[in-house]
Amino acid sequence: MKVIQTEYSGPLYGSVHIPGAKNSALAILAAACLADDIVTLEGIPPIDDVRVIATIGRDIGLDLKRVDGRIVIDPRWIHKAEIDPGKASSYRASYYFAGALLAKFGKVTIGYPGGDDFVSRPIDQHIKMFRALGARVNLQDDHYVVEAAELKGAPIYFDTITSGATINAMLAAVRARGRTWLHNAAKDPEVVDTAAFLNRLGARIYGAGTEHIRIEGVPYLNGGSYTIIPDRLLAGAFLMSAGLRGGQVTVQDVIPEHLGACLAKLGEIGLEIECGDNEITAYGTGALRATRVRTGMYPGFATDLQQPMTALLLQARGKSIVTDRVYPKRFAHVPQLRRLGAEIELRKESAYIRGGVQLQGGWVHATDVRAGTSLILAGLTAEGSTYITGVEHLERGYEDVIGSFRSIGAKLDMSEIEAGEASGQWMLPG
Ligand SMILES: CC(=O)N[C@H]1[C@@H](OP(=O)(O)OP(=O)(O)OC[C@H]2O[C@@H](n3ccc(=O)[nH]c3=O)[C@H](O)[C@@H]2O)O[C@H](CO)[C@@H](O)[C@@H]1O
Ligand SMILES: C=C(OP(=O)(O)O)C(=O)O
Repeated sequence: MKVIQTEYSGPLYGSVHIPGAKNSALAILAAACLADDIVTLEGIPPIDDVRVIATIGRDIGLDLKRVDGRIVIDPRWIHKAEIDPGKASSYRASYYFAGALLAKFGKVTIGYPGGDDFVSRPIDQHIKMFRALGARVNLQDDHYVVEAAELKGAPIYFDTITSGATINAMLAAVRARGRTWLHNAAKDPEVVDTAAFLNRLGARIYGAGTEHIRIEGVPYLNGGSYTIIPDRLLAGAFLMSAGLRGGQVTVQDVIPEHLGACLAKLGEIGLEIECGDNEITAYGTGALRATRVRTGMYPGFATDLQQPMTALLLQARGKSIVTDRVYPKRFAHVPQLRRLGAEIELRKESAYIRGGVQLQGGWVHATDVRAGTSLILAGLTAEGSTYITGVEHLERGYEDVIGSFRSIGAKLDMSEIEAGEASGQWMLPG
């Protein structure tokens, strides 16, 4: 079993290259199934979720290989649209295979999406969207079946703003007959990226990045090359690390506009931010100010940055409140931070933080990707050693989390231990 060990680290200094965005990569790899020729993708990070997609690809005849850092995909030999339920449930974005394979195959059998556990992650808007386009959705115990002899464009209104269902609707509608409107669509950069990729292949998607997206169905899609956007969520977490002890961290190869809310909030609590064309530097200038953060769908403050922000606000003397309206139960990191001595109370959809308390090392468990980042940031400020288990969650989304943090001077390492070695630690008071 893997364990990350962190040690108290002083101010962090240095630059980190930001790889391609996990959430774009997962959408665009599935979207490539819609093409009728070879697709080459640049910037796809070598993370565990991508490795699962490669094994799904092998099962269905999607030829996918890494050549000189690029992913080359040949979708012409896909021979079935039945996705192994276990594989589909081992990550979140498997639902994109339903949207991407439906127009070509008329029937997709697939397991329910997995991914990070925030207690409730409904897919009702995906189902509503499929039905609006003329498909039947049949929900079984461990899988569901989406079926349509022909997909027909339609107006679709999302009852809530969802990036997943917006992307999935674009995938399903791009080869449907006629026009589809998506109203109350998500505006996330990953939505825009997926639309730009599909348009590169000859799709006709208009308005991505606004709340109304129009899709004119096309009968086929060409092959082509595309570079995905950098990971704004990784970038945000590294910028936050500059505030822990007053350092200076530059994230390179990013699109600063994608981080608007995060940068504004870091400025509010006392970091200085300098943006170049494709890099951002955060300067920790001393004491941090406590604040109030409310997550929202893009361009709001990202829910995926809520956990690292909570760890940073432990360093801001005074009371901070972090509210997650997107996933009101996304607080599994809080009991773990408490094990390190953090004073945080949970009430409804909010964490009430009393910052400025010195953390002490201990054993903690990462329950999901961003909870893991939060625990690393906290561990770097704790006295003594902190041991983080649940590393597999981090590896779903991070390529080289240890190397990247080390390159800015953080003291941390990863090792293998016997499972029994960790289990005794959970008997300690939480
Ligand atoms: C693989 C991927 O891209 N994951 C991201 C994606 O997840 P995911 O695509 O699952 O999240 P959504 O954008 O769909 O969810 C946004 C909100 O809509 C709600 N909702 C969603 C779908 C649905 O059918 N019904 C419904 O009510 C959700 O409960 C949530 O409150 O966006 C989340 C919100 O930015 C991020 O935290 C995840 O990192
Ligand atoms: C929630 C996340 O991932 P997923 O949607 O893949 O579970 C995340 O990346 O923070």
